[in-house]
Amino acid sequence: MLAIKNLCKQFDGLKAVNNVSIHIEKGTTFGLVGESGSGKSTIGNMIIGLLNPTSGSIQLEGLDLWDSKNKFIRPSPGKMQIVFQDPQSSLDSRLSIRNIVTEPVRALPFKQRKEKMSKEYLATLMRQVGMNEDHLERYPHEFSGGQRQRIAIARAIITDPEFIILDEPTSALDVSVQAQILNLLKTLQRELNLTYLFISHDMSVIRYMSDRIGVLFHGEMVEEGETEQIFKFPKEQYTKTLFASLPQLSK
Ligand SMILES: Nc1ncnc2c1ncn2[C@@H]1O[C@H](COP(=O)(O)OP(=O)(O)OP(=O)(O)O)[C@@H](O)[C@H]1O
Repeated sequence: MLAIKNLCKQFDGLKAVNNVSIHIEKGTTFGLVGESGSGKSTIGNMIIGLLNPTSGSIQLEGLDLWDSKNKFIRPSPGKMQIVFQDPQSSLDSRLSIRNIVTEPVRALPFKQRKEKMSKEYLATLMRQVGMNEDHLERYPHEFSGGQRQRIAIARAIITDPEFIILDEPTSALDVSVQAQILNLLKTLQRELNLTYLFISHDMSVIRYMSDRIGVLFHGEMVEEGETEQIFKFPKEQYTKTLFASLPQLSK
């Protein structure tokens, strides 16, 4: 689904992302973990077209997202979506939930747009994320952080995406609410055959969510592989250090 090869991003003298390669199979979750400043968001931003790579390639289903002139080639409308960390600031407080959730639909062809705006479709969509139809007429400030993240997820899945970047989607939430959102994301992945790139600095969240993980350190992928393999037998000293700084995990 997503293939990143030898990706680099340099800011002046700083190698924020250095020769990173990632392969994500359809229907799976790849967890990208690393401390603050390790380059996680920079990679996410190059995938969604906000930052151009210094070198390397990113392919979505075999198609390059950056052309030879380093221009971003937008994938077909809605195919790729992103959910950000902070549902407080990522939802426009002046817009009703209906307007927020249906905003990405504007990019879709007319027939799909009509279907997605229908009462029946929106009621089903809201239920799918654990909300209900009545919530559509309300505004973001009327909801809790967890509910706002459910709304952000509804906005992400309304276009029938195949690939979603989840950029610290639960980091701003209480632990009990975190678990609910993580389980919702897992259920949706199963039901909709979604592929996730899950960005987090939280090792226990990454372990719970990911089939494979990559550990970033100063822009470099120091370790990459099947999640349980890395958790049980970390090879790199840096990965061991990350684990050592964690409270004891139970899984
Ligand atoms: N637009 C920019 N201009 C200059 N330097 C940048 C820019 N964006 C990021 N950086 C630098 O690149 C490095 C990687 O940053 P990035 O935000 O990707 O890390 P991160 O792992 O996502 O961190 P966090 O978990 O705090 O979001 C950092 O040293 C950061 O200061």
